[in-house]
Amino acid sequence: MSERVAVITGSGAGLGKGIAQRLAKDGFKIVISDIHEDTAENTAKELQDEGYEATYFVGDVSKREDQFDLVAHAVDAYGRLDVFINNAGVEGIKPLAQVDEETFDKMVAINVKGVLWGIQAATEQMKKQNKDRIYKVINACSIAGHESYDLLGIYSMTKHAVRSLTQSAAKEYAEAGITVNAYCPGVAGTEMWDRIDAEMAKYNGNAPGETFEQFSSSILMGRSQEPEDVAGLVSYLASEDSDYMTGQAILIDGGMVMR
Ligand SMILES: NC(=O)C1=CN([C@@H]2O[C@H](COP(=O)(O)OP(=O)(O)OC[C@H]3O[C@@H](n4cnc5c(N)ncnc54)[C@H](O)[C@@H]3O)[C@@H](O)[C@H]2O)C=CC1
Ligand SMILES: CC(=O)C(C)=O
Repeated sequence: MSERVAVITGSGAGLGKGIAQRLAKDGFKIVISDIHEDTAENTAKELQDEGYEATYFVGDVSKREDQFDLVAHAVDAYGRLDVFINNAGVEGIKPLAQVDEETFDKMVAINVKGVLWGIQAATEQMKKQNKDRIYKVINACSIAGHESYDLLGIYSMTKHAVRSLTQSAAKEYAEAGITVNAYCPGVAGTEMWDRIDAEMAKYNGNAPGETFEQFSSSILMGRSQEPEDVAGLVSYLASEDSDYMTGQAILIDGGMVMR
């Protein structure tokens, strides 16, 4: 098979970094993208030091222009785009009664508009290519895209929107030979969950780590998840093995939410 190129947003750290490491092992040339230059550069360098082809781009997914510039960077670097992963996302912890406009707008800008701009930028490039394979857009959803949580109301709303966009995009882009799917993690001990744990404690009075433990205790597989758990599913969604799948938002949560 000829070379394949994958772009992963928010891949300087957390789940996105784990996904980038897995796709590099799978043989993809990797474009790391993040709003933070230091982590983006470090992750790309780590991959290069391990002998993989990787480059990085600094951008904010909520800015439409940045998403198009990211795709242009990938094409400049490697000549094509096969897989685009809308991984970047942010959390927000507040009871609905206290949600202010700034918080609401930020969550929607990054988690929803960011995904839409990513879909637009990626598919524009993919449509120009020669259809030598099925191209893939893969979005980060969540258990919160299937089940809505208290204190995570606006976050849950944005992840439901990601699931909806995944379905609409699958319908619009199938004809162009592009599949659109989503992965829905549960509870992973990334920096995102460190922040969720600290913020929720302000409302539920839990000790540090207790909220994370409470969420994790309902996981059938008996542990919180690692980036590798999520990366395994994304590897499948990025591969030819999933060519016949589109419009799905697949739970990878160790058995928390069943749909
Ligand atoms: N950690 C978890 O338990 C779960 C995470 N998810 C989703 O998975 C995705 C990744 O989550 P984590 O790795 O845990 O998050 P994280 O907060 O640990 O890492 C996110 C990365 O995205 C980058 N980023 C943030 N805003 C950005 C922006 N505007 N533009 C570009 N990059 C930006 C950050 O700099 C960071 O490197 C998110 O979409 C999140 O909602 C879904 C379910 C559970
Ligand atoms: C962070 C997240 O997606 C949760 C709590 O499901």
